[in-house]
Amino acid sequence: MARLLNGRPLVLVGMMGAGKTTVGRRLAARLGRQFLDSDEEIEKAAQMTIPEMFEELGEAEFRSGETRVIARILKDEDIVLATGGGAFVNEETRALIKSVAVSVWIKADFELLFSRVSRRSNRPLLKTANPRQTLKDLIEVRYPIYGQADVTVVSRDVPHDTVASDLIEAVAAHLSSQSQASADVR
Ligand SMILES: Nc1ncnc2c1ncn2[C@@H]1O[C@H](COP(=O)(O)OP(=O)(O)O)[C@@H](O)[C@H]1O
Ligand SMILES: O=C(O)C1=C[C@@H](OP(=O)(O)O)[C@@H](O)[C@H](O)C1
Ligand SMILES: [Mg+2]
Repeated sequence: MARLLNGRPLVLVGMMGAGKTTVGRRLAARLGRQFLDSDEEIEKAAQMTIPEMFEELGEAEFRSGETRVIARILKDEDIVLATGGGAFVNEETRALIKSVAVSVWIKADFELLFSRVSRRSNRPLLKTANPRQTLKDLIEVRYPIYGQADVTVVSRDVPHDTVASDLIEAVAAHLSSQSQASADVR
């Protein structure tokens, strides 16, 4: 796997609650890579929490910070990056991720996502009159975009470590089929 990745960052994308942060941390430990979370890096850079950023600066300012932070992080090799759910939706960020990294969509269905995100109130996009409908609307817009990731892994309701194993298996299969295809044309 390390040879096939050849230093390229592994970038996790997908909806809030999919498990990008928790699975990403496990995955990095198992691959012996550094783990970074774009939300954490934005919070460090801005010296405020994400809900505070949305409240005080607005979503547009958060998004431009997110694009800058991800561009900086992706200068590093051998990392696992968990993005925030909106990052890959941004065309510029998506193009950058696609050009330098191997991207993985952690796909989860609505009920699983909603059960996870409704436990905490740290996702400002869901502070609406009808968070279920808001999450459904976001899924509808974003799923086709997440589908542009190199690899899709369906998150089941199993422990983080099992999702990390599924992910390693799916990425390894993708990379070896790619390297086989490039050997065939040589
Ligand atoms: N495989 C899993 N099994 C049980 N709980 C999970 C799993 N993956 C994530 N969670 C829980 O769901 C919530 C959201 O996970 P998180 O990693 O923050 O998602 P994301 O970064 O994609 O928004 C957290 O409370 C986390 O502990
Ligand atoms: O989906 C989104 O647009 C967002 C997802 C959050 O990250 P997680 O996906 O890690 O929850 C965070 O970046 C912010 O609240 C916006
Ligand atoms: Mg996260």
